[in-house]
Amino acid sequence: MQLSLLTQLRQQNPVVLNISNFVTVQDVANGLNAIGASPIMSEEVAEAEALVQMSGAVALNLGAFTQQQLTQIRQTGKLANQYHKPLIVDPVAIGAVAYRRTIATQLLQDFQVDIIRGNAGEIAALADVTWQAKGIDAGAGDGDLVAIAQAAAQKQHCVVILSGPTDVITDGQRVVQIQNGTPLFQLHVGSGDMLSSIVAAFAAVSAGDYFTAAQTACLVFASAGERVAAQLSQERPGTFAAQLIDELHLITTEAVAQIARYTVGKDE
Ligand SMILES: Nc1ncnc2c1ncn2[C@@H]1O[C@H](COP(=O)(O)OP(=O)(O)OP(=O)(O)O)[C@@H](O)[C@H]1O
Ligand SMILES: Cc1ncsc1CCO
Ligand SMILES: [Mg+2]
Repeated sequence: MQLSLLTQLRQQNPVVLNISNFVTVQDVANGLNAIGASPIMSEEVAEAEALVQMSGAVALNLGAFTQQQLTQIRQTGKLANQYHKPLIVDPVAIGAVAYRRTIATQLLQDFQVDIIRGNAGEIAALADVTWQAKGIDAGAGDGDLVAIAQAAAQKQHCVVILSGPTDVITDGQRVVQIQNGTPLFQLHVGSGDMLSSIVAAFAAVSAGDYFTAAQTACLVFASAGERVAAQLSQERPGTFAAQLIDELHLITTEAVAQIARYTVGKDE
């Protein structure tokens, strides 16, 4: 864990290129902006090379792509590899939709991803573990989440974040588990998308240490949500979403350190 990455992120204000889904694009842009990164979104393959070159990291969200956009996604991923930019993929709903799973599998062969961030249903699909994913949600299953995340990381040769009540971060061998968060995240569609792009922002300032970038991003994000929830007397998804943006902007490394609950290793 390296909370100084949050300070570096705010000092460096890295450009993060996002291919977002149309549902949550504004949340992702504002989440990145609030925490201290500089978001740019694009749907045009003709500008992909210029945008990748100017970016500190690239986040590809597979939430609602069309056939046409696939060309842009594939090209942007390849360019990120070519220009050695950290590449993050969010494989939305690949556990629930066979078509998406097929496409994601192909894309992950077309370029080398550095970090994959998904919920249990999505990461189980990557690891070929049976799981009852439900739409964009994690769904239900009884597998060992740490083993599933490790299997996915080993298969894809990258860092994997399996997010949920506990976030599991692994490079295939090493494991960190973060217990911070709030169930209110599940009441705001796009919490996961926001996290994936914030992971990209941390990766941009991590000098290639993607395992540390991933865990620090997860801790900061989950802590921000937890601090907001602690101030709410009722479940208010709309208020939570607005205040989460505020808190991403205001949260300090000291505040995160004060409430951080995580374990290093496989046992919680
Ligand atoms: N029950 C929970 N308790 C605490 N934190 C949670 C809980 N569920 C999710 N989170 C947190 O929510 C954030 C988003 O992760 P989540 O797994 O919900 O993504 P997702 O399923 O892809 O979401 P979405 O599809 O809405 O984008 C993470 O920071 C995670 O730690
Ligand atoms: C609801 C929804 N549908 C496709 S993407 C998305 C946002 C969550 O990723
Ligand atoms: Mg998601």
